[in-house]
Amino acid sequence: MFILSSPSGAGKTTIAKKLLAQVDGLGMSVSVTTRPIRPGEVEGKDYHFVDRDTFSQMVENGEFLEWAEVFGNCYGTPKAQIKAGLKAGQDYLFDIDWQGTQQLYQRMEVDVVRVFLLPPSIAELEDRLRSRGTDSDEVIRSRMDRAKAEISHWDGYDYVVINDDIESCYDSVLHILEAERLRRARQTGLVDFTRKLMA
Ligand SMILES: Nc1nc2c(ncn2[C@@H]2O[C@H](COP(=O)(O)OP(=O)(O)O)[C@@H](O)[C@H]2O)c(=O)[nH]1
Ligand SMILES: Nc1ncnc2c1ncn2[C@@H]1O[C@H](COP(=O)(O)OP(=O)(O)O)[C@@H](O)[C@H]1O
Repeated sequence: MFILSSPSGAGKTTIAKKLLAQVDGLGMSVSVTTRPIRPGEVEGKDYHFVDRDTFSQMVENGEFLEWAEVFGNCYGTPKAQIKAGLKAGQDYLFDIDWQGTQQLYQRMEVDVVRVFLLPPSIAELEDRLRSRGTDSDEVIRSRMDRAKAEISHWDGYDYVVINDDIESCYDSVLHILEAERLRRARQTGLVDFTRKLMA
């Protein structure tokens, strides 16, 4: 469970899309949200877009592995798909906030890797939010107001990567994923493999 978090605009989605395009055996955890769809987003790919009543019903039915209210909208990780995929040996990429990260870590610590992306500066963060062109001035202002509060949770993560140049940021995140996959406890089949070597 490879988690990417950052203040809005710091580059999570960009890095996530590059990882999904280039890394084998990595699926995206597609969240459910009450946030309105943005230009260019696709239902079922970027998010499952639902209304608040549906979201509340899903919470009541215990359908989320974690959920949180972020920037006045609700976001949640559907449980069923993730549990089944993990059981089948699939790795998952999560783009979730610090609240969701805490919930997943408390529940599934050994399977969780937490990566926090930081912008090179607050000014650059705002420039990127504006250049993305997906949010109104009012939404950008409200997200910038919360950026410092989001950033304050950086010390709850295993890795911190400053997203200055996108290619070097991507390389760093990819190397973290590759190294975490090679941790002895995460590799399956080593006992048989080493037993054969030592036979
Ligand atoms: N806890 C939690 N946070 C989520 C989930 N999906 C997205 N988020 C977070 O909600 C925040 C807003 O996401 P979004 O509206 O896509 O804006 P963005 O950060 O500008 O891409 C970001 O911090 C996301 O990481 C989820 O399923 N659970
Ligand atoms: N290192 C970077 N340099 C310049 N622009 C970037 C960089 N990383 C991301 N961006 C741009 O900044 C905007 C926000 O990135 P995005 O991935 O949507 O952030 P998040 O998902 O964290 O909100 C996008 O337009 C993206 O193309």
